[in-house]
Amino acid sequence: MAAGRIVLGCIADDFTGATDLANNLVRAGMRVVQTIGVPAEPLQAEADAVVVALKSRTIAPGEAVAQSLAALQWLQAQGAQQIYFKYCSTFDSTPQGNIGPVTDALMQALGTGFTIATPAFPDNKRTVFKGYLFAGDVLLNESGMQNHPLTPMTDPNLVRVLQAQTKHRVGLVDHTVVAQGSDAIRARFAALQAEGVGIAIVDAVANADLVTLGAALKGMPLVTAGSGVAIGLPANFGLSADSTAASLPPAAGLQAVVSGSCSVATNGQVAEFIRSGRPALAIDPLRIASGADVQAEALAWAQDKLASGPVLVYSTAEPSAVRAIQGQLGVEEAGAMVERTIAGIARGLVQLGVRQLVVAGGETSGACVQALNIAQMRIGGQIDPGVPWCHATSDVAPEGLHITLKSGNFGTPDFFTKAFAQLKA
Ligand SMILES: Nc1ncnc2c1ncn2[C@@H]1O[C@H](COP(=O)(O)OP(=O)(O)OP(=O)(O)O)[C@@H](O)[C@H]1O
Ligand SMILES: O=C(O)[C@@H](O)C(=O)CO
Repeated sequence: MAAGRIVLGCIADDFTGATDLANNLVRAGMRVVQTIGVPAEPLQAEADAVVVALKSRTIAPGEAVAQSLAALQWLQAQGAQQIYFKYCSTFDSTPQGNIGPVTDALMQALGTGFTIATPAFPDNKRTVFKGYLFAGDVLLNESGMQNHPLTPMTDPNLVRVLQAQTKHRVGLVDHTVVAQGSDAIRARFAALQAEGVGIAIVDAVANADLVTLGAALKGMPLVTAGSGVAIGLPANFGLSADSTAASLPPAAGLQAVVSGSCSVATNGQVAEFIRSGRPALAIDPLRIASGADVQAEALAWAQDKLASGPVLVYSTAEPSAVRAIQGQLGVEEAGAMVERTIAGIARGLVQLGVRQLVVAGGETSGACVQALNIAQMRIGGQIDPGVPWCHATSDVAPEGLHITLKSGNFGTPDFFTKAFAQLKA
C-alpha cells in the first residue's frame, strides 16, 4: 500500500516519552505511528504523524544530535511540515544536555532562527509559571527529581537550565502574555526574535494555555516541548478528536510488570503491588555485578507464578539505596547493567508466554523494546494521562503483544494492576 504524506514529524528522546506524545496526538485526533529508532524504509502506513522514538536523553550530546538529525531527515522525506522535538515534562537532561544541543542542531538543519521550549503537561501536574517548572505543588528541584539516578534536576528555572546548554539566547513568554491569546503570543515571539532571542520558554498552567499556544505555533518549523503542547497542534492541520483512533486487537496471554524506574511514583506503585499480595521479585544490582545469572534466576522464579496472574520484577529502589549502588558501581555502569538485565528478563518473560507487559521507566523501556526487537507500535487507549496501551510484534511474539511504557513519575499508585484490568474491560 502506498503511504500518504505525514504532516507532523516527531522526535522523542526516550521511549516512554514517545508513547506519551503519541497518546496525546491520538487523543487530539491524529493517526499516529510510533517507530523504534529511525526506520530504514519509507513509512508503510497512512498516518498524520510519526513519532520516532530515540534513546538519546542521556547519551553523549554529539551522538544525540546525530541520531536526531537522522530522524529529522527521515521525517522530512515522509512529508513532515512541522517537527516536534519531545523531551521530558520534567525537562530531564544531563548538564551539557541533549535538549540544548539537539534543539540547536534541529534549528540549523531546518534553517529557522526561533523556536519554543515548554515541558508543561498540566494533565500530569507539570506546569510552567514565570519560567519555573513545577511538578505537582512543588518546584521541580523539590519534587524528587533532584534525586534522579541519571538526570538529577536541581534548578527549576528553565531559562537558566536551557541557557547553559544552547548557543541561542533563551527568553520567556510569560503567563501574562499567554493569557491574552494566540495573537499576543505571536507578537511576543516576534518581539523576542527582534531582541535576538532564539528559544522562548513558554508558561502554561492549564490545558487552555496549551490550546492557545498551539494556535500560535501554526507554521513554526520546529516545536520543542513535553507532550502537553501536542494537544493544541492537530487543530492547525484541520484535525479534531476522533474516538476510533485508539482501538487495539483483543488482549491474550500472561501478564507481567518489569520496573527499572526509581522515580517517586514508581516506588509507590511497586509498594502498592507488593501490598496487594501479588508476587514481586527485587533485583539486586550488586549481584548482577558479581556475575550471578540474575536474569535466569528471575525467569525461573516467574515461571510457575505467571499462570496465577501478573508478576513484578523490579530494581526500583529509594534514592539512598540507588546512591549506594552508584557509589560502588558508578552511575552509568549501574544504570546500563540494570537496564540490560531487566531487558533480558522482559524478553524471557515474553518467551514464557507473557503477552501483556508493563514496563516502568524511560531508559528501561528503551532497553526492553530493543531487546524485544520491536520496530513499530500502535497506540491504544490511555491507562493514565501520558500512558497508553500499545500493540506491537516482536520476534518472540510474532502474533503481537500488548505493551505499555510507563514514565517514571506517571500513573496512580495502583497502576500495575489497573493496567491489566483495563485490557480486560
Ligand atoms: N537499584 C538501582 N540502582 C542503581 N540504578 C538503578 C537501579 N534501578 C534502576 N536503575 C537505573 O536507573 C535508571 C532509571 O531510569 P529510567 O529512565 O528507566 O526510569 P525513570 O527515570 O524513572 O523513568 P522516566 O525517564 O520515564 O521518567 C535506569 O538506567 C536504571 O537501570
Ligand atoms: O514527559 C514526560 O514526563 C514523559 O513522557 C517522559 O519523557 C518520561 O521519561
